[in-house]
Amino acid sequence: METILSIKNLDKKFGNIHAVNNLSFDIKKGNVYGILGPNGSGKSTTLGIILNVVNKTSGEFSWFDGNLSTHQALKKVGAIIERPNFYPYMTAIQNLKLVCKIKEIPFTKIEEKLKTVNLFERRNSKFKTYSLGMKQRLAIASALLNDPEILILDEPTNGLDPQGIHEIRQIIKDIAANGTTILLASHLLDEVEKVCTHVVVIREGIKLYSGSVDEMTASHGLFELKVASGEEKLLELLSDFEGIASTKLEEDKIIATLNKPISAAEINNYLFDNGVVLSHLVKRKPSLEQQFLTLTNNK
Ligand SMILES: Nc1ncnc2c1ncn2[C@@H]1O[C@H](COP(=O)(O)OP(=O)(O)OP(=O)(O)O)[C@@H](O)[C@H]1O
Repeated sequence: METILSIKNLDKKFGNIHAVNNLSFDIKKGNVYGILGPNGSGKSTTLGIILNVVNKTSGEFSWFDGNLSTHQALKKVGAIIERPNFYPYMTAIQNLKLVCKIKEIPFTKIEEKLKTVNLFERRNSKFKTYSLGMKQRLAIASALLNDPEILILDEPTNGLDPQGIHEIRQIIKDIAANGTTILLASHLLDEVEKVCTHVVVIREGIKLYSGSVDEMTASHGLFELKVASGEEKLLELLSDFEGIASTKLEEDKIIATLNKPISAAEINNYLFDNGVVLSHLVKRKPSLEQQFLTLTNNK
């Protein structure tokens, strides 16, 4: 699979703040990557470095297998790393024409890109009349004008209402479905889980995990169990069962975390044979949030 971007041992220090600490990961064509980390973990700094607006302290990054200079490579990149800023008294079309002139690209793509972000109906409205979500969508249309190989977004849904968030996430998925590689930074676990195929988890500039979102969430999972009575016996039986790593009481349910695959039927039979009749049994995959917390707590 073609490599769009390769980052190796990237480091950035601002005085004594180690914003990016020996970070390495690759971006392959066609995937949707999330850089996930809490505020101040170095996401924006990393994006700034690869977009040549922040100087690295050390390490390497190379675009498109190093076949192009960074200047040339960035012509194939669409990025939104700041709040969208357009001329308020100009319409969407007028603003995008201006972007085309500056980037020396023909006007022919404007209509298609406005349709991609569901703004075609509002193409003749002035920018100042747009909602925040519409402004963000116009910024995405603008970043797509040159048909980039990769679209880079920093916190794409920040400040939007739930409807606006939903629209932006859907548009990102549509753009990815058309073959554009995407890299987005987010501090929102559910955003990455909903939108991305791959994730790089960072904290304090250090990579804690990189891989597919599916793999991260597909550890062996957990069971939720309830009994009408005899909770203590249930806990005791669970802790004796090989493959159950831990048990805890969460509200009125017992949560049993697995360290090997166990089916619901297997656990149900075992408990029944030992005199415990469950009133509730559900097998769950851990959410990315649980995985993320496990990862960050371990380090
Ligand atoms: N220009 C700068 N000068 C000094 N310190 C900076 C500068 N830019 C970022 N930092 C520091 O580097 C660290 C990483 O910041 P960065 O903005 O990359 O994190 P982030 O993960 O994008 O967080 P957020 O989501 O809050 O923007 C933080 O401690 C921040 O204060």
